[in-house]
Amino acid sequence: MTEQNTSSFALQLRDDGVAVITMDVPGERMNVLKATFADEINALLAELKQNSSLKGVVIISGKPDSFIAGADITMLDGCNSAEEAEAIARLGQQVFADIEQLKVPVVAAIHGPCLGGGLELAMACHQRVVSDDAKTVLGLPEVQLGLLPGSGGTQRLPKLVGLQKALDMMLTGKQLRAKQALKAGLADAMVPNSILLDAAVQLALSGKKPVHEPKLNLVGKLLEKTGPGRGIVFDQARKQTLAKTHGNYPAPLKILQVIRTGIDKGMQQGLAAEAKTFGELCMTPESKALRALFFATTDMKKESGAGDAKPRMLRKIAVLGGGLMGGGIASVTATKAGLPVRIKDIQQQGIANALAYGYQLLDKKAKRGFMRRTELQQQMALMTGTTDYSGFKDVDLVVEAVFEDLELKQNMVADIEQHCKEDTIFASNTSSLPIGQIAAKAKRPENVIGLHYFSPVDKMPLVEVIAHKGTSPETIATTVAFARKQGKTPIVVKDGAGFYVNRILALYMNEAAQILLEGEPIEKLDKALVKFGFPVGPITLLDEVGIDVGAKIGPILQGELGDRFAAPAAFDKLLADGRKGKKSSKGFYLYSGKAKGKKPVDASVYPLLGITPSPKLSSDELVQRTTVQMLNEAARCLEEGVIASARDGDIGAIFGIGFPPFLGGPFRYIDSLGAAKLVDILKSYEAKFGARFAPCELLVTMAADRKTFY
Ligand SMILES: C[C@H](O)CC(=O)SCCNC(=O)CCNC(=O)[C@H](O)C(C)(C)COP(=O)(O)OP(=O)(O)OC[C@H]1O[C@@H](n2cnc3c(N)ncnc32)[C@H](O)[C@@H]1OP(=O)(O)O
Repeated sequence: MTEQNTSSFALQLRDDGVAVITMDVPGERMNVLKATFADEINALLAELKQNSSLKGVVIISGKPDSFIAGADITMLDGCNSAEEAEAIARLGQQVFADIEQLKVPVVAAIHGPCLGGGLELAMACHQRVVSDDAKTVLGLPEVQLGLLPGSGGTQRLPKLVGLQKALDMMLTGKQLRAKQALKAGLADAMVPNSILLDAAVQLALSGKKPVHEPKLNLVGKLLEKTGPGRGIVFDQARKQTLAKTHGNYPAPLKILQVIRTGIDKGMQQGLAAEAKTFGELCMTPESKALRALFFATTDMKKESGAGDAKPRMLRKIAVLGGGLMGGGIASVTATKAGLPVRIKDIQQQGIANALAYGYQLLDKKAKRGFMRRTELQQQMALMTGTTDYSGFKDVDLVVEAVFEDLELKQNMVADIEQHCKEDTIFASNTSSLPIGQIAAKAKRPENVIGLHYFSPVDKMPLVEVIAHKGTSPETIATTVAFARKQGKTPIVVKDGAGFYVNRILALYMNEAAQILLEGEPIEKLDKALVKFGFPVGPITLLDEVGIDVGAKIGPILQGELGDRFAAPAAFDKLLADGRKGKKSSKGFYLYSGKAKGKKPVDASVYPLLGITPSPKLSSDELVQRTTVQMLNEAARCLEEGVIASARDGDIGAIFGIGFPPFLGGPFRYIDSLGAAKLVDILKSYEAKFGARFAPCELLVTMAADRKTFY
C-alpha cells in the first residue's frame, strides 16, 4: 500500500546549499492555505534553522499553473466565531513572520495566480521572482469576499509598492500581471517560466535581503512620506470608497483603518488590528454572501448545462450583425476565447464598426501595459468580415445579433442552414423573442438556441443560454462551453418571453415608472436604489438600455406573460418626443456632451408626462416598492422552471443587472427578509395598487411552511 502522501510541502536540499520548498496540496487543483499547514511549515523551518550549511530558501508551487490561490475559503466558512477566524489570521501572521526572520534569504518563485494569503506568504519572503506568463497574477482579492488581507498583507504591501498603490490594490482586489508587479516593485525579477526555479535559486544564493523602497515620484513622496500627506491620501480613499459603496460594504473602510494603525502605531499593532478585524469581517452577513457567491459561481463552472452531454470542439465562429452587440460578441470571441470569428453585415461599414469596436478595446489595454502590441495584432487578426456568406462553410457556431425582428431571424436561420455545416449551431442574441418561434421554420431546430448577452458585452459577465423544446443537449453543452471560453458566466434558462433577467428587470422598471408618474423626482428615485446597492438607478438604467427597447419588450412580455407587465401608457409620449435615452442624447437625463460625471435630470420630462415632481415617499418605500416586484417575479420564474435553481437566479440577477452582491442575490435576500414578510408586503401593496403585486404561489406556500430557498 503506497504511503498516502498527506504532506503539502516537499523539501529538497540542493548541493549548492539552497533548500527548495515545493507546495503541492494533494487532491486540490489549486494550492490553498489551510490552518493545519502551520505545524508542517513550522517543522520545516525548524529543520532549516538547524542546517548550518544552508545558504538560501526557495518557495515554489508544484501545481502546473498556479502558485497559491489564497487561504482556503471553505476553512473560513467553517469558522463559528470572530475569535476563531482571528486565530487563523494570527497563525498565518506568525508563520509568515518566521519565514521573514530566517537568517538566509528566502525567495518566492511565482508562476500562475498568487492571491490573498498566497501573496501574503510571498511578501514575507525577501524577494519574489515571477514568470512572464499571462497566467501569473498577483493580488489581494479579500475585499471581494467582504474581508481584508488577514496575514500581514495590510502591513507589507504598502512598504513594497507604496501607500496609494497598495490602497488601490486592496480596495479593489485588482490583480497585477507579471510586468506590472515588476514595475510596481512587488516582484524583484521576471523571467520565462522555464528558468523560474534557476532564477530564484540564483537570487537565494546572492545572500541578499534587499530593502525595498517603493518607487515614488516627488508628489508621491510628499503625500506618502509626511503625516499630513498621508492624511490626504486616506481622506481621499475614504471619500472614494463611500462614493462607490454607499456604506454597504464594511471591509474597505476597515482596510483603511488597519493600514493606518500599522503606519501610525507600528507593525505589531497593525498586525493585531488586522487579525482582529479579519475575524470580525469573516462573521458579517456581507462576507458570508460574497463567499457563497464565489462558491456558487465555481460550482456552476463544473456543470455542462445539459446533464452529461459533451460539448463539441469549436474552431471557427461567425457573428451576424456588426452593431454594438455584434461587435462586442466578436471581440470577446477573439480576445477571450481566442477563436477566429467572421463578422457578416449587410454593409462594409457595419464590419468596419465592429472591427473598430474590438480595436479600441484592445488599444486601451495596450496603452495601459495590459498587453503587448504583438498580442493586439494577433487578436485583431482573428477577426475578419464579409458582406456575403463566404468563409461560412466551416463555421461551427454562429451568433446572430441582428434586429429584434422575428421574420428576419427566421431568415437568418435558413441562410445558416444553407451556407454552413449540418451541425453548425445557430445562437440568437435575441433579448425577448421566444427561441421556439425563431426555430419554427428551421430544418434542424436541434441546432437552434438562445445566447443572450448583456450590454456592454465586454463588461457584463452574464449570458443567458436559452434552450427551446427541440434544442439538443449537445447544442446546449457546446453553447455553455463557448460562453465560458468567452469568460462569461452562463445560466441555462427555459424558453419564454424575456427569459429570466429581462422579466424580473421589466417589472422593477415598470414600478419605478409608476412611482415617477405619481410625482416622485427622478433623481430621488435613482439615488435611493443606488444607495440600496444597485450600480445605477432604474431611470438611469432605462436611459442606458433605451426607452425604445423598453417600449418594444413591454408589449411582448405583456402578451406572453400577463397584464402585470403592462408598461405605463405615458411613456409613449417620451418616444413621440424623440426621447430614446442615452442613444439619442435625450431622455430622462440631459446628455449635454460632458462625458464624465453626474448628468442633470432633464426637467422638461415632467411637463411632457403631465407631472409636477413633489417628493412624498421615503427612500425605504421607494426601494421596497420597486425591489419586491423583482423578488416576486424571480420567485415566479423559479416556480415556472424558467431558472433551474435559486442559485442560478441569484447569479443571474447579480451578474446580469447588478443586484447588490452583498445581499447574495434575490433569493438569498428573500431568505434574509423571510418569505412571510415579503408576502405580507406584497399583499398590502396588492390591496393598495392592484393585482400586479399579487404574491406568486411559491412565495405564499413558502411563507405558510416557513421555508427558505437555501
Ligand atoms: C488570510 C488571507 O488574507 C485570506 C485569504 O486569502 S481569502 C482568499 C483569497 N483568495 C481568493 O479570493 C482567490 C479565490 N480564487 C480565485 O479567484 C480563482 O479560483 C483563481 C483566480 C485562483 C483561479 O481561477 P480558475 O482557474 O477559474 O479556477 P477556479 O475554478 O476558480 O478554482 C479552481 C478550484 O480551486 C478552488 N479554489 C480557488 N481558490 C480557492 C480558495 N481561496 N479557497 C478555496 N478553494 C479555492 C475553487 O473552488 C475550485 O475548486 P474545484 O476544483 O472544486 O472546482
